[in-house]
Amino acid sequence: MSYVDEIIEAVVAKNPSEPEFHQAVKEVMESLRVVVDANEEKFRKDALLERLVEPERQIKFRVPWVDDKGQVHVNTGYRVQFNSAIGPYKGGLRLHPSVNLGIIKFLGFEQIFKNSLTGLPIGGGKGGSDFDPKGRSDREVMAFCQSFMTELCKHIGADTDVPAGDIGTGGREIGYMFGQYKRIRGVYEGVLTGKGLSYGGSLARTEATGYGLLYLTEELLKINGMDIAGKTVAVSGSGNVAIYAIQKAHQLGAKCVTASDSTGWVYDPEGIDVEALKEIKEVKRARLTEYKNYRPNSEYHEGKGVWNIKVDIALPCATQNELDIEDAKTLVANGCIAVGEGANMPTTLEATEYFLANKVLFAPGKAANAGGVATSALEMSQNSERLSWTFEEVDAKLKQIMVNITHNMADAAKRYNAEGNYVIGANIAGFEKVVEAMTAQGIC
Ligand SMILES: NC(=O)C1=CN([C@@H]2O[C@H](COP(=O)(O)OP(=O)(O)OC[C@H]3O[C@@H](n4cnc5c(N)ncnc54)[C@H](O)[C@@H]3O)[C@@H](O)[C@H]2O)C=CC1
Ligand SMILES: O=C(O)CCC(=O)C(=O)O
Repeated sequence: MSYVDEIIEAVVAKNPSEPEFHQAVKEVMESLRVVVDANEEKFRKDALLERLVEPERQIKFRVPWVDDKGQVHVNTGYRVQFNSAIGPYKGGLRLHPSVNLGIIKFLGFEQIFKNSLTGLPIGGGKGGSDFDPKGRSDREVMAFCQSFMTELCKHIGADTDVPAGDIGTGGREIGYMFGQYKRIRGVYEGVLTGKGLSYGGSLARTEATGYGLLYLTEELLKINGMDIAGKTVAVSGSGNVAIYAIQKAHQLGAKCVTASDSTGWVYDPEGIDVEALKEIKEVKRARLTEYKNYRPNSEYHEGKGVWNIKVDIALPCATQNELDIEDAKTLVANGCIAVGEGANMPTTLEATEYFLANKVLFAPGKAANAGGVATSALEMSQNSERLSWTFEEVDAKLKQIMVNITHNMADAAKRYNAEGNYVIGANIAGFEKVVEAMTAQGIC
C-alpha cells in the first residue's frame, strides 16, 4: 500500500466519528501523492505525514455561563493547535451548535496549508464552541465569551497562538474576548485579530476575506484569458465573507444575484443590494426574509437553492459541504466557468472532482479565502510595530498576496504536470514550505 493510502486509512481508524477531518485529510493527501511518491523513503523515515496529521496539541474545556433568566448553561470549548512549523498558531474561533472536535480539526488542518500559502509566518490552528449566539442578548454573548476566554487565555498569546473570528464570531465577540484576556493576563497585546479599530484592529480586516476571494477569482480568470467584468455571480451565505465578496464583485463590474442564510435564500436579478444586506445581517441580526422589504422585485425562497440559478461564477461562502454533486451538475449544465470557495471546504469531494473533470476553474478555499488570515497577519505586524496602516495600504498588500497565491498555485500545478488543477497546485504549494520548515527543525 502506498504511504499516502496508509496515512488516510490510519487517520480514519484513529479518529472515528470525524468525517469532516477525514475529508480534509483525504483531499490534501490525494493532491500530495506525486510529491510523496518522489520522496517516499525520507518522508517515511521521518514519519513526516504521521506528524502532519496529528495536532501538536488539542485543548477541550468546559464553558459555563448564565443566561438572562439566571439559568446556567454549559458549552464545550476547543482549541486545536495543529502545526507551528512556520509561525505561531493562527486561525479563527467558530461559534455554532454544529461544532465538535472533528470540525475544529478539519478547519485547523486546512489552516496549516492556507497560512503557508499566504507567504506570511503563521502556523495553523482553529477553535470554537458549540455555543449558538443566534437569538442571545448582548449580555448573554458577553457572559459566554468571558467564560470561554477565562480558560482559553491560559493557552494563547501574541507570540504563541492568535485566534480570530469565524462563523458566529464577529467584532462583538472578539471585543468581549479581548477585554477578558486583558483583564486576566494583564497584558495589552495583539492576542486576537479582527479587533475593533479603536483597540488595535486593522483597517480592511472586515472586508479582507470577501475582497481577497474576488481578487483571486479576477486573477484566475485573467490568467485563463477571461475578464470578471460583466459576469453573473451566485454567492451563498450572508455573513462576513459573503457580504464583502458581493461588494467587491460589484466593484469589479460583475453582478451578484443571490445570497442565503441557514433558512432560505434570495434571488435579486438586478444585483444584491449590499447596503440592505449589511443592515439586515450586521445591524439587525435578522433573517433574509427581510430583504424583500428593501427590494420588492427580489424573490425569497425557503431552503437551499442558490446553485440552481444560471450564473458564470459560483462563490460558496457559507459553510462546509454546502455544494454537492447535484449542485455541481446543475452549475455545469448552466454554463458555470469558475468556482471560488469563500467558505472552508464548502464543496464535497465528489462535486470538486466533477468540476475538475468538466474544466471549471476551481479555486479551493485554502487559496481562495486566504485573504482573511493574511490580513490578520498584517494586523499582527501593525500591532507589533504599534502603528496603523491606511485602508489603501492594507488593501494593496492583500491584493498582491492574492495575486501571488494565484500564480503560486498555478505554477505548482504546472510543475507536477497537473496544469489547471488548482486543488493540487494549492496543496503542493502550501505543503512545500511547511515540510521544509518541519525538516529543518528536526523531529518535533
Ligand atoms: N471570517 C473570515 O475571515 C473567514 C471565514 N472563512 C469561512 O467562511 C465561511 C463563512 O464564515 P463567516 O462569513 O465568517 O461567518 P458568518 O457567521 O459571518 O456567516 C456565516 C454565514 O453562513 C450561513 N450558515 C452558517 N451555517 C450554515 C448552515 N449550516 N447552512 C446554511 N448556511 C449556513 C449563515 O447563515 C451566514 O450567512 C465559513 O466556512 C468560514 O470558516 C474562511 C476564511 C476566513
Ligand atoms: O483571521 C484569522 O486568523 C483566521 C481566519 C480563519 O479562521 C480562516 O482562514 O478560516
